[in-house]
This record gives sequence, C-alpha cells and structure tokens, in this order.
Amino acid sequence: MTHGLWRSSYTVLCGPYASYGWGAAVRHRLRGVIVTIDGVAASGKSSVSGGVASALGIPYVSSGLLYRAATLLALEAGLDLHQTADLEAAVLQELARHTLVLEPLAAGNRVWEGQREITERLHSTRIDKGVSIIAVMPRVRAWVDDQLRALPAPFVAEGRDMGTAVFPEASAKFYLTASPRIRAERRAKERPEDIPAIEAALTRRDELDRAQIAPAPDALVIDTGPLDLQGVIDLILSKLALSNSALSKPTHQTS
Ligand SMILES: Nc1ncnc2c1ncn2[C@@H]1O[C@H](COP(=O)(O)OP(=O)(O)O)[C@@H](O)[C@H]1O
Ligand SMILES: Nc1ccn([C@H]2C[C@H](O)[C@@H](COP(=O)(O)OP(=O)(O)O)O2)c(=O)n1
Repeated sequence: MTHGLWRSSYTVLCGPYASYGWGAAVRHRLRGVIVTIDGVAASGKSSVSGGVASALGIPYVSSGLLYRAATLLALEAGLDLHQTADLEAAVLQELARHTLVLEPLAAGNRVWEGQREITERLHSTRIDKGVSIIAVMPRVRAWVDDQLRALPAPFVAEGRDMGTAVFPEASAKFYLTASPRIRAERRAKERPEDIPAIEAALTRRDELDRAQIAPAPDALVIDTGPLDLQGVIDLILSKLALSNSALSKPTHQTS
C-alpha cells in the first residue's frame, strides 16, 4: 500500500518547485534524496515538512506518529504507563500483535492499525502525555527506525533524531525551534487546554525528550518564532536551492 501511494505522490506533485529554478533534471536528481527536519514539540515540523515536501513534489514522513501509535496501542491494551513492570516488553508485544503502517502522503501522513485508520486518535492530550515515556525505550526506537529506513527515498523526514540517529547521511538537515510560549500559542488552536497549561506540558515533554532533541552538528537551526509558516517553508526551499549540490547527492543510492 505504502509503495504505490508513495510513487504516485512523487509523480504527481512535482509542479511548484519549478519556481525555485529546478527543472526536470533536478527533479530526476531528487531520486534517493532525504531532507531531515527535526525540532522540539510544536515547533512546526510537520506543517513545514508538508510544505517543503509538496513544493519538492515528494512525500514527507512524520516519525512522531509511529511513537504516538505505539502509545495508543499501549493505552488501548490497558497498560499503565507508570506502573507496568517491564513496560517496554509489554509495548513490544503489542507492536508484534498489531500491524501498524505509516502512510507517508505528501498532503499529510496517515497511520493504520490493520484496516483501522487511527490517525485522528494520535493527537490528543492523553497521547501527548504518554508518548515521551514510550519514545525513550531503546527497543521501541529500534522498531520505529526500522520502519523508517525501509521507506523508499526521496522524502522529507521529520522528528527529533532524523538527522542524527536515523538518517545521518541525509542530503540536507534543518532543525526548528521557537520559545515554549510561542509554541503553546500555536498549539492552543489544536488542543482544548489554555496556553499556560499547554506551555507547561510542552516544557515537560522537552525535558523528557531531551536525549533525542539535540540538533545534528550539520543542521541549519531555524528560530521559527519571528516567521510565519510560509516564511519557514520558503527559507528552507531557498537554502535547498542554494545548496543544489546537496540535492544532487542521494542519501540512498537508487537504481
Ligand atoms: N512559523 C509558524 N508560524 C505560525 N504558526 C505555525 C508556524 N509553524 C507551525 N505553525 C502552527 O503551529 C502548530 C504546530 O505545528 P506542527 O507542524 O504541528 O508542529 P510539530 O510537528 O513540530 O508538532 C500548527 O497549528 C501549525 O499550523
Ligand atoms: N523521531 C522522533 C519523533 C518523535 N519522538 C517523540 C518525542 C515526542 O514527544 C513524541 C511525539 O512526537 P511528535 O513529533 O508527533 O510530537 P510534537 O508534534 O512534536 O508534539 O515522539 C521521538 O522521540 N523521536
């Protein structure tokens, strides 16, 4: 399923980036390319990745959705994330019992558990609260990394450790930041809580995620605070256009 949709989005959505001066020859060169966009919670990673990926005519991959899906499975299995003895083994058992598939469409990622689409359930306050506990587990991280590395490039990969641990050879790397207050103001449009409560939760999650959130040394760090969404997308596209040579260097060799 993933393969077919992937190929069709790559073929169909290749128009707008011509305005950055990249014609068919460059488009061809995007084969095998991986661009990474990491950053802290609610810094704009998925919105920016979607915009950049659409402009390039390639899909984006939202790695956090797999951690969120693993968290949902754990909660649905009735696991107490604070009390369960050997929680990691119990989560891995749930991952083995269910088939989770990330569908990395350019227009937005979807997640399936068997035939059931679970995407809508992954962005709740309940999942926000539990996901860092699950994401810190080494064997869960290895499971997610295996899913991601099996995906066919080209794509834009977003998360925390895309440019460091998962795709260290990526063609180009970016890292998004913004102050907790600005991020909370943005997320308040998507969650029922008020801004101070969201800000406190984001700061707590930054702390719990700290092992994964260091930028790659070769990433361009962008403070998105003063920029609107399109401003961040345009900045990244302009940097990619300038470093056209980076995009001619596939992360993965393609035949
Ligand atoms: N530069 C920006 N300016 C204003 N709003 C933004 C900006 N970047 C993202 N947003 C908004 O902030 C919210 C969180 O963005 P999202 O892409 O979900 O972040 P992340 O994937 O890092 O959690 C969304 O509502 C998004 O539209
Ligand atoms: N590559 C990744 C992606 C996400 N995570 C963890 C860290 C986050 O708390 C959760 C959810 O990530 P996601 O990007 O979906 O969440 P935010 O939009 O940043 O709030 O997963 C991770 O450890 N490594």
